Amino acid sequence: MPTPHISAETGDFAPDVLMPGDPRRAKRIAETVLQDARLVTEVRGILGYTGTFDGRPVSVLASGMGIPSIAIYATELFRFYDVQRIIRIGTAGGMAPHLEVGDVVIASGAHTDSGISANKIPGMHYSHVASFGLTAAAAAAGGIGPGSAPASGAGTTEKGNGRRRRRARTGQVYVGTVLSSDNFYADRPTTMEALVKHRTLAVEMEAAGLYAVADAEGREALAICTISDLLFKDASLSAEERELLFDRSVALGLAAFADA
Ligand SMILES: O=P(O)(O)O[C@H]1O[C@H](CO)[C@@H](O)[C@H]1O
Ligand SMILES: O=c1cc[nH]c(=O)[nH]1
Repeated sequence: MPTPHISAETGDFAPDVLMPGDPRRAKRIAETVLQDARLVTEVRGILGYTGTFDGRPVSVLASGMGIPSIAIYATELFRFYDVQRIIRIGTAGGMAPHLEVGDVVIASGAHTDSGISANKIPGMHYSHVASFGLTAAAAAAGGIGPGSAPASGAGTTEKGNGRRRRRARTGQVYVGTVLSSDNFYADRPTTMEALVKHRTLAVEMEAAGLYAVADAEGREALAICTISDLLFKDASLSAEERELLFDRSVALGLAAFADA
């Protein structure tokens, strides 16, 4: 039964869905990670596939950018396709000083400047919190257990193409809060500094909306983000590094689906 934004039929989606922002990443995950993946929707170029991983059915559907977009796709998957769990596989800008490009942030909670969910219950400041089971399983797959301290450390730098470029370490995994912002180009250093002081790790644009939709629909969600750039330092990843490290987040998401 197609919806306004998804052309798949009932039963076309698996109960577990990986959700990158970029439709090309959805295609890449389907082609390089899933087995026997078939295209199930492509309305507006938002590609969705269903296949298997280690014998378990898994789907992948892009979310587009921003909370309004991910809220549409997450609501339709949960409400009309009986999807049970969505893990956003995204990128984020590193805010905390110990983060390096290539690190992975498992977003246990999300602050937001978006009005879409913060005021959903009158008089309340809504808490945007990930599924505990998925968070714990992803953290365990990333080597984080009770009592283990988050590792910190500097990446190395090298001269590349006349530019100073920060090389990714192997990629540390952290669990903590992110900012889900409505405004990619907002210039507000004081706000960002205050968020860092309150232990916010990174900024992206969807996790809070996904968590609010999962709560409303009685389902589970998590966001796992690869740090693609640093807000307060000059740093970048090569295209190959970006894909490789992105694959790591996909692996953590698939492990969380299997183990939670
Ligand atoms: O790489 P994705 O998953 O799209 O995530 C990040 O990149 C986009 C902004 O460039 C926003 O969607 C942000 O959340
Ligand atoms: O700085 C960044 C990087 C990725 N995504 C964001 O929203 N911001």
